[in-house]
Amino acid sequence: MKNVFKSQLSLLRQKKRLSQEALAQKLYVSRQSVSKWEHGEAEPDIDKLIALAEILAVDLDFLLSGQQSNDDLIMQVQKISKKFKKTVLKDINLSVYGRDRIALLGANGSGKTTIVNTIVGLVKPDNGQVKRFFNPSADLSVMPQKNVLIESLKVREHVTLSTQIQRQYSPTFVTEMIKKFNLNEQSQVIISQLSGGQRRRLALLISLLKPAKLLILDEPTVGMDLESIDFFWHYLDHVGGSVITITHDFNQIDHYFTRVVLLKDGVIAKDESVAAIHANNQTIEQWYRVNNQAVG
Ligand SMILES: Nc1ncnc2c1ncn2[C@@H]1O[C@H](COP(=O)(O)OP(=O)(O)OP(=O)(O)O)[C@@H](O)[C@H]1O
Repeated sequence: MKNVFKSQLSLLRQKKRLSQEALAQKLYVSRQSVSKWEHGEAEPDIDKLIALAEILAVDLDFLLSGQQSNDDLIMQVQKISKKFKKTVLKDINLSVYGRDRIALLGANGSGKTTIVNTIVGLVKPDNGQVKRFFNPSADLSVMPQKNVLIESLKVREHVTLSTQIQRQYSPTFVTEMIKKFNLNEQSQVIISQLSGGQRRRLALLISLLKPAKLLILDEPTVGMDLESIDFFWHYLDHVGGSVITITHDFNQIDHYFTRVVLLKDGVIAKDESVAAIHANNQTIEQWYRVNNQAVG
């Protein structure tokens, strides 16, 4: 347990933005104790473990092993295959649990968007099935790779329309969201006149209007400036539910994700917890470089 636990603790503590000192105070232990746990030099007793799981808002199993239990399963991709001109996906299995933050990785053309489109229902698999333990029309939000914005609307009109469709409409909410996503100055601008980064921010805003059990984002930060990228990852950290994100933004995966899934040659070559990778003293980028070359 020790190896994964120590990284899992450090990862979850940082995600909660707690210092070692602040966590120690909550547990009535010294900062040194927390430091020792995170370095694998000591382990907390069971009472402290239970308290830790509560403070970090995770199951004990997840805290100890980085693995989630089947009770928490929200979706299962079962033996999915898909062929276009050539086979893109071969017998893919993927289980998604509540609170999962999955980074879906793989080279260009490895099939990441195809998996996501299969989950969403935009691509029909040749074989296999997707089992969703939630209501897709209410609990699934998607930000696709390609913009699906209505070009002739103004920004505020589009947000208003989307909130009305999703039964979330109130003028104050629309104003707040536009402000939060830093689109105030563009509120009355026609969408066809927005920059690429502004469009991505608007698409993201729309995908985050309703609380979803599963949020799927396909390369969300492409074309965004640094400030918007920081804003995005920070915002994502506060979203409830599970998240699957296709991203090449390696600097951020270490901080914001709990799981990485590597797609290679049509199969899931690796599916690992970020904590387990950190326990091996690897960053996700190092792990990706090794595995994307070596496996297959
Ligand atoms: N509708 C389609 N018709 C024909 N071929 C397709 C279709 N959609 C995807 N493909 C092919 O399937 C393969 C995987 O595409 P996909 O978009 O899933 O990859 P990806 O991993 O998301 O790539 P990228 O990182 O470049 O976005 C590619 O060779 C692509 O050309």
